[in-house]
Amino acid sequence: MASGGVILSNSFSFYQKRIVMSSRMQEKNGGASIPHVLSVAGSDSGAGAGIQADLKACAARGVYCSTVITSVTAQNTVGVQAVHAVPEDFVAQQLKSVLSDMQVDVVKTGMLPSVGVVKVLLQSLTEFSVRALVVDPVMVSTSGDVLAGPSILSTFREELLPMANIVTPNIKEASALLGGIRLETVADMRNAAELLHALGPRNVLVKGGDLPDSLDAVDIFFNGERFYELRSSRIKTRNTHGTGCTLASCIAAELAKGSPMLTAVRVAKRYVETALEYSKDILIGNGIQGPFDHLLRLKSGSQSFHRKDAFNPSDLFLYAVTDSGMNKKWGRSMVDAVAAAIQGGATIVQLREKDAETRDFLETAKSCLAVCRSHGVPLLINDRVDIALASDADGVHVGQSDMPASVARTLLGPEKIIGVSCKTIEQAQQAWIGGADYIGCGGVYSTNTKANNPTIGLDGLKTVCSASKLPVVAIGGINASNAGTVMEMGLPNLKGVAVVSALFDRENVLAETKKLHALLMEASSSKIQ
Ligand SMILES: Nc1ncnc2c1ncn2[C@@H]1O[C@H](COP(=O)(O)OP(=O)(O)OP(=O)(O)O)[C@@H](O)[C@H]1O
Ligand SMILES: Cc1ncc(CO)c(N)n1
Ligand SMILES: [Mg+2]
Repeated sequence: MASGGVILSNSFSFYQKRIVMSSRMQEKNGGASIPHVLSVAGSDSGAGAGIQADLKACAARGVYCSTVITSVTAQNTVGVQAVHAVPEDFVAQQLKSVLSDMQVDVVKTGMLPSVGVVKVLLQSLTEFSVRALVVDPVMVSTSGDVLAGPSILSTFREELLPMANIVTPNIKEASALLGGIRLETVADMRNAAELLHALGPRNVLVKGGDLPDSLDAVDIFFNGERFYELRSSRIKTRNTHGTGCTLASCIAAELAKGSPMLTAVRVAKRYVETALEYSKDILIGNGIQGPFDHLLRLKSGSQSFHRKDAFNPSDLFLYAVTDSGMNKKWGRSMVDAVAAAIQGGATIVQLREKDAETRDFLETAKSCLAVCRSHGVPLLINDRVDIALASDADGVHVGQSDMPASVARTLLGPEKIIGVSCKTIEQAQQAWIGGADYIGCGGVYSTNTKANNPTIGLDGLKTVCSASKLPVVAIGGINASNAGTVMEMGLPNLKGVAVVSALFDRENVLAETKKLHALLMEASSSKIQ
């Protein structure tokens, strides 16, 4: 084995060192050490593979990733149109900038386009010690374009592989590294793993993504003692560009967190499978092999894109709060009730399910969301942040005994809508501090839907409105006979009324909503005059 700064003999010593290091850093900086992967790889302009995949994979796994760019490719889903190698001394400069300043746990290599770049890297690894080296011996893209020529093979074999804690060739790369042997079956892959191991890397993973005629996606892991056949389902998708880079980065990320090698590989394989499954239908580019979504967000992201982007306070104008009991009583489904309310003019919908089973609630939320999205009406979930997250609803409404707004905000992120029920100035201030978007203020009048809920009347509503910068929706016993009075108070941040029974404890939801909408329009236009 060549000497160098790469040490990862077993996970125990790795862990011990991390702990020592992190307590040392804490002494110095007063902060915890962050697991850190350095990716030494090429740029893919299409951002499915290369450095871009590495950054996304590490971000998805919660690990910091710094980058040394070895080459810039003009690449898309069709293929690689051009390659521009970064000068070797500039690669050296980047390595020095990162390694002299930051505590890198694991180095992961991708495209290393020349013997000179490999030498520069090996030199850096002797100067700066890291805990592990993950080598993805990138040579040919799936589109068949050459990313590192055959002249590199001997340097890979003789100098880079012996330094590696793991090497992760695909079938073509394993074959090239072994002088062009045939690799067509799982048995061939085992054989290749053993031969590659003899070149010096501590572990070998021969990836079978491109194995012809295999129903599963089979990879062979060999640690010098045992073979492991790692299988996952083979996802039927065109979006597999960058799976190799992602797998290697995820292995590096898990090692940086302190996982043993086999665990890191298993986690990485599962992660790739999950991301491919999630992304199987997304469409980016016109070529044969598309990128996938490392952060599992693009599908819901594109849906959210269609709703009005940020929260618009005027959405509170006619706020429909559902009640499954009432809808059952009148013999209609929740989705039908929501559709009728929206058709009648409801500007926002809140799903309020006090007794539903979680699974049923989630299904209802998804169905209602589809209706709401198709009309550009936001859907909020009462109380249940988990249901809001799982259904990708537009936000939640929480009461004083539910999850605090600040915690809901942390869980839901900056873009979701959060409303809080408030009766007092203090509660309104707390909602503002916690990151709420609006206040539901009431009960203004008494109501059947909330037992033992003291009313605050129009005075209480006025007090809360005047004390808060947040938009307010009035709630509690509001119906066609009193909605006008509420709105005509002319409170500038009172944006609308929230209603339950006045819409849903009625035979004709559509007609009732229309009636209330017309009345609110009239009340607010008289306010303007
Ligand atoms: N359709 C698929 N379904 C599930 N897993 C897959 C699929 N295709 C590839 N994989 C897995 O993804 C990982 C990467 O393997 P692959 O053989 O595709 O690497 P690669 O050719 O280096 O990828 P690339 O060059 O596109 O980055 C392996 O764990 C493999 O089993
Ligand atoms: C830059 C770059 N690195 C690696 C691969 C292998 O997928 C690629 N296609 N492009
Ligand atoms: Mg690859």
